[in-house]
Amino acid sequence: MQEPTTPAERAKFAAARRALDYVEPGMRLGLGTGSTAVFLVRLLGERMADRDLLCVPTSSRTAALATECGLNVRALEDVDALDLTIDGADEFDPGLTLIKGGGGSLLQEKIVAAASARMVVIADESKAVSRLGAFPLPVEVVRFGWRSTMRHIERLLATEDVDGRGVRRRTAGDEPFVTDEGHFILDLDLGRIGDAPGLARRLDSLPGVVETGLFLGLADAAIVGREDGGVDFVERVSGDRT
Ligand SMILES: O=C(CO)[C@H](O)[C@H](O)COP(=O)(O)O
Repeated sequence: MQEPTTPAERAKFAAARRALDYVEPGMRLGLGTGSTAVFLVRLLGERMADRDLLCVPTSSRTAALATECGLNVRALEDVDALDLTIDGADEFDPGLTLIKGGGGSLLQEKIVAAASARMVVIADESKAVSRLGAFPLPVEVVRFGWRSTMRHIERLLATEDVDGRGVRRRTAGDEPFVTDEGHFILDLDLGRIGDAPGLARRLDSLPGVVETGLFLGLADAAIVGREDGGVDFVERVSGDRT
């Protein structure tokens, strides 16, 4: 496997490598999406492909990579439940509420995490924040009437406890970004999110919204890679998985 070269890559690699300690033979494992998850999938392929793992990817990109790495890949529909999901994050706060979806796979990532007995986040130090919101919040919306959905979101944000209220449709080059499930993503420039559970609930209630990138009560622990190659751990202290 190509060795990490930049300090940020070293930190992501360190987190991914330590996550292997959580993987046991015979596990049914959810595989995340993003550059940190790429390190995880490659490491799993190199070191654990022979351990009878059953791997459920959270995106077409991760599925292709996991197959290339020799892992036993299955669709979530073909697996009753998962033991563990290991995935990256764009931000996480001390209570392990996450912002995810920077890579555009938040819908599958949330479904897979919710089907798992445990979710462990792997991330570099830059993802740890005291308050969520500096990273734009991704919201997956159906394509039909997306401008109308965007206006509903803008109206909702006018009364939310946030610092910014910009909403833009994500693009890939000159084209709109389209998710694996054929939806658009709207990125919300909020700056600060004062009430993550309330905002998630209110966004979820809008017609046209499929899912938000706010992950509440899903992550059990985070492995935070440092640039010196070490890791720190954050555990969720209380609260049931939702
Ligand atoms: O949510 C995600 C993809 O939808 C990723 O996990 C998130 O964007 C983190 O990515 P990276 O590991 O590249 O920093």
